[in-house]
Amino acid sequence: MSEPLFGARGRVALLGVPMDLGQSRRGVDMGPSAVRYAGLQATLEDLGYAVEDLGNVGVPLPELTEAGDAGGWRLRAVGEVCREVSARVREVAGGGAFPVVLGGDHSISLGTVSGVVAASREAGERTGVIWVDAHADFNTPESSPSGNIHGMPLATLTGRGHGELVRIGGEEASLRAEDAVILGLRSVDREEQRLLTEAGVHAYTMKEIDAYGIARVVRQAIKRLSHLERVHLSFDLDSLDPEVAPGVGTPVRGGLTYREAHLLMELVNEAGIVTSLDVVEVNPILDSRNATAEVAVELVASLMGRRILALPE
Ligand SMILES: NC(=[NH2+])NCCC[C@H](N)C(=O)O
Ligand SMILES: [Mn+2]
Ligand SMILES: [Mn+2]
Repeated sequence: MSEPLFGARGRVALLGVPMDLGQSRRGVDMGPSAVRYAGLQATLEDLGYAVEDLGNVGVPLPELTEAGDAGGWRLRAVGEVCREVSARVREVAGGGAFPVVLGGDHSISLGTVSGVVAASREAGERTGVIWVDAHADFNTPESSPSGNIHGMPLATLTGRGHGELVRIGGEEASLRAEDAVILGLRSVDREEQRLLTEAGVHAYTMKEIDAYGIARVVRQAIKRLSHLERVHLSFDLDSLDPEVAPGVGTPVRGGLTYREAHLLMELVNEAGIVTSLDVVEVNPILDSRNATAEVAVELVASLMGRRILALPE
């Protein structure tokens, strides 16, 4: 077999969303730059994809806007940015390319997921989500102890949350709770836990991963979503152990090891189910020499088909 032609594996569109408005630690707006700098585009091209970088979606600066109306302003701004992200992602997915969206804090997924869902509905298909995260991000404004929107996107996508944000993708909620699985969970707020259980989102916590091994857990998660035509993978870098990925705003001890995270990505790739991706919460200010962005790029490579043994036959 000869080397794949350029783009033989398909088309990938990169979109950056330098948004830090969903939480209060500064620096996560630099995530898209850090991941690009770590070589994402070249890595994907090396795997045989035709990659187009669509640049960044514009995000207002908190310094220039916040005066007077702190909370309400942020909420509206997150809504506006996510509507724009949603429209861009819908176009990309509708055109048959694989969207890779770079955050930004996890509130950007309101845009990414609603966009891929809109495209899949146009095609008469249903989308599920694999949410890889230390957190459930299933708070509502009432349940959240912090008020931070990045702790709410998964709940919001299932129709629970701020009125301004639940309808980003249109009239209906983007997701059914049973079409989402969480992997790597180890930090859930009290009320959030109740909401999550009531909604019926299936969460695989670190306990299951420790007890049964990442491979078994990932295969089960994949099986749960196998009735769906499309699957979005939302990858929060804080799912990894902070020793592997220190550059995140809300680190939690006891996370995925480097190899567990890779095996997760490799198994998901083998299953061939994922049709879109976002990579969120990379915060270069908190990072150590861009290590977290570099790990992010390596993990994307595993998800997109990099093999340890890949000599042409
Ligand atoms: N995407 C994240 N890193 N989310 C962290 C959320 C932390 C906490 N549960 C909160 O709601 O404030
Ligand atoms: Mn998250
Ligand atoms: Mn998280």
